[in-house]
Amino acid sequence: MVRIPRHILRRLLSVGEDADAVVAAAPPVPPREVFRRFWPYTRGRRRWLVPLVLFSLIGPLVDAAELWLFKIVVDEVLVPRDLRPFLWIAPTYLGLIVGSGLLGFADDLTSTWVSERFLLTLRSDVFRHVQGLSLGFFERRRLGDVLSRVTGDVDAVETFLLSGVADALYQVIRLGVFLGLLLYLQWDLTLLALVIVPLFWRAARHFSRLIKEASRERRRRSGSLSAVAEESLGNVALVQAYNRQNWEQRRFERENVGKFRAAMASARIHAVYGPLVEIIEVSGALAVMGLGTWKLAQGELTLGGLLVFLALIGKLYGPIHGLSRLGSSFYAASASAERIIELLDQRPQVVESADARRIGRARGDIEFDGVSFRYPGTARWALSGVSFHVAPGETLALVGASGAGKSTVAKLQLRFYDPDQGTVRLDGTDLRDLLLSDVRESVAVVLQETLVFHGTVRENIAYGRPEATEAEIVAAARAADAHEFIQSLPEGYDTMVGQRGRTLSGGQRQRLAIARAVIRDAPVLLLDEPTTGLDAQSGRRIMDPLRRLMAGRTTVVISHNLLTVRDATRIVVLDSGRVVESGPHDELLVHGGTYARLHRLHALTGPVQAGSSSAGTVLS
Ligand SMILES: Nc1ncnc2c1ncn2[C@@H]1O[C@H](COP(=O)(O)OP(=O)(O)OP(=O)(O)O)[C@@H](O)[C@H]1O
Repeated sequence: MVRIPRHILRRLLSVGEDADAVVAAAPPVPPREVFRRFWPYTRGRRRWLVPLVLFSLIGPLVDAAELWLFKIVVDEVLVPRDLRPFLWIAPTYLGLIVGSGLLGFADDLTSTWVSERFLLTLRSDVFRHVQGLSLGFFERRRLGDVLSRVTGDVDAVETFLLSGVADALYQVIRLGVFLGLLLYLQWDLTLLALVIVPLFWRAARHFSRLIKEASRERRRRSGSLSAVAEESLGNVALVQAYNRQNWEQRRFERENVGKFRAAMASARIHAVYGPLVEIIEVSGALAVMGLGTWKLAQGELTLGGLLVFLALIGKLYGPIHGLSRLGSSFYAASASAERIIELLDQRPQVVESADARRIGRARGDIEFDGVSFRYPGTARWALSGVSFHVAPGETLALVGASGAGKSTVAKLQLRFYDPDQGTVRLDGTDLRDLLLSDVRESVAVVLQETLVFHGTVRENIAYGRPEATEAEIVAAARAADAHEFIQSLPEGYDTMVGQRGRTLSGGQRQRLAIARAVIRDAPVLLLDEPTTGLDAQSGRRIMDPLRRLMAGRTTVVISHNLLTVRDATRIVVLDSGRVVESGPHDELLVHGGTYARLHRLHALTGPVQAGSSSAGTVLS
C-alpha cells in the first residue's frame, strides 16, 4: 500500500497559523456543555419534538416496506412470471409512496417550525444580552465581529442542537430498523457487514477533530472579515480622504484569503474523508456480496432475498455514513456555538442591584464624592479623588486639557461604568442603589459626536421619548432652532437622514440632538463639547437653543472652549484626572491658577473669539 508521509498529510489537512489575528478564536467548549447551555431555549416547544421522532420512526419503516415489496415482486412475480400478485402490490406501493409524501410534508413543516422558532428566541436573546452589556465591552470589542456572531453564528447553534440531533435520531432509528431486518434475513451476512463499523468509527473520530479546527478558523475569519469591513466602510470618509483604500483593501484581502484558506483546508479534509468512508463501505459491501453469491449458489438464499439484502446493506450504510457526516457538521456547528457562548458569558460590568430603588422624577442633585476610576485593563487612573456637588438647577462646567477626564465624568454620571472608589450620587442616593433605567431616564445628553440614526427627522427627535406627540416634536424642534431647517428639507419631518445623519450638516445634527434632549425633558443635562466641530457662526446659532434647554435643569457642561463656560455656577478644572481648582469664573480668575492661565490663553487664541460675546453668555 502507498504510504503518504505524515508531514505531507499533516500539511494537507492543517488550517495554518495566523500570527496577528484581528479576532481571537473563542475558547473551546465541550459538546455536552454546549447542549446544557442551549437546551433551555427549546422550552415550550419540546412537545413538538415527539411528532418529529415519530416521523423519523415511520420513514425507515416505509422504506423497509418498499424494499420488502420489491423482494416479493422478484420472488413471486418476476421469477415465476406470474402477474397476479402484482395486482395488490402495485396499489400498496402507490399507497406507501403517497403516505410517505404526506409524512415528508408534515415532517418538513414541523421541523422547520421548531428550528426557526428556536432561532427566533435565541437570536433575540443574544441581541438582548449584547445590548445589556456595558459600554466597556463595546469600547474593547470589534463591532463587526459581534455582528457576525449575532447574525451568523447563532444559526449554527440550531444545527447543533435541533437539526443535528433530529438527524442523528433519524439515522439511528434507520440503522436500528434496517439492522433488525438484515439480522432477520441473514444474521451471518449481517455480522460480516458490521465488521466495517469500528473502522468507520475511528475515521469519524479522527476527522471530526480536524473538521472542528477548520470550522473554528472559518468562523473566526468570518468575524475578522466583518470587523475589517465594518471599520473600513464605517470610516469611508477618512479612508478616502487619506487615500488609504489600498491599505484597507489589503487588510480585507488578508482576512478574505484567511477565510479562503480555512475553507480550502475544510474542503481538503472532507475530500480525504469522503473517499475513505466510501472505500470502507465498498469493502464491506463486496465481502457481503461474495458471501451472498456463494450462498445463492448453495441454494441457501433466493435471488430476491440476495437483492433485497444488498439493497438493505446499502440502506444500512446510508445511516452509518450519515452519522459520520453528521458528526462533522455537528463539530462545525459547535465551533460557532463556542463563539456565541463566549458572547453570552460576557457579564455587564455595570449591574443593577437586586433591591434597586425607583426614584421617579429626580430633582437633579448631583454629587461626586471622592471618585476614582480606572478603565478596565488600564493602569492609569482616569479620575482620582474627584469631588464636586451640583444642586438642582445649577450649572457645573468641567474644563481641562484633552484627556484630563472630562468625558469620563459624564460616563460615570450615566453609570456606563462604576467608580473603583468613592460614590456618584443622584438626589443623595448612590447610583448603584438606583434602578439603572431611572438613572439614565434622569439624564439627557448632547454628545461630542451627535448620534443620528438612519430614519426620518421625526423619528430621530422622538428617539428621546418615543411616545411624544407630533405637537411636542415640533415644539422641541422649535426650541432647538431646528424647525426652520427641517421644513426646508425635501420632505420636512419625514425626510430620511442617512446613517449617522450624513445628509445633514454638523450644526443641523447638533440642533437635532438638542431637540432630542428637549423632548426627553430630563432633570439633568449632560453637554459634552456641544460646540465641537462647529464654526463660530454655527456655534453661536446653537447657543440660544442650548440656553433654553438648560433653563431649570441641572447641567454639566464639558468644554474646551472656556468662553462658553464662564457663567456656570461653578467651574471644576481637571488635570490628569484630579480636580485642581474649583469655583465661579471670577473667583478662579482672581485666584490666578490654572484656569486663569487657560483663560488668558483662550482669550488670545480661543476658537470662538469672533463670537465670544454671544457664546460667552450661553450659560447665563
Ligand atoms: N474606553 C477607554 N478605555 C481606556 N482608557 C480610556 C477610555 N476612554 C478614555 N480613556 C482614557 O482616560 C483618560 C480620560 O479620558 P476622557 O475621555 O475622560 O478625557 P477628556 O478630558 O474628555 O478628553 P477630551 O477633551 O479630549 O475629550 C484619557 O487618558 C484616555 O486615554
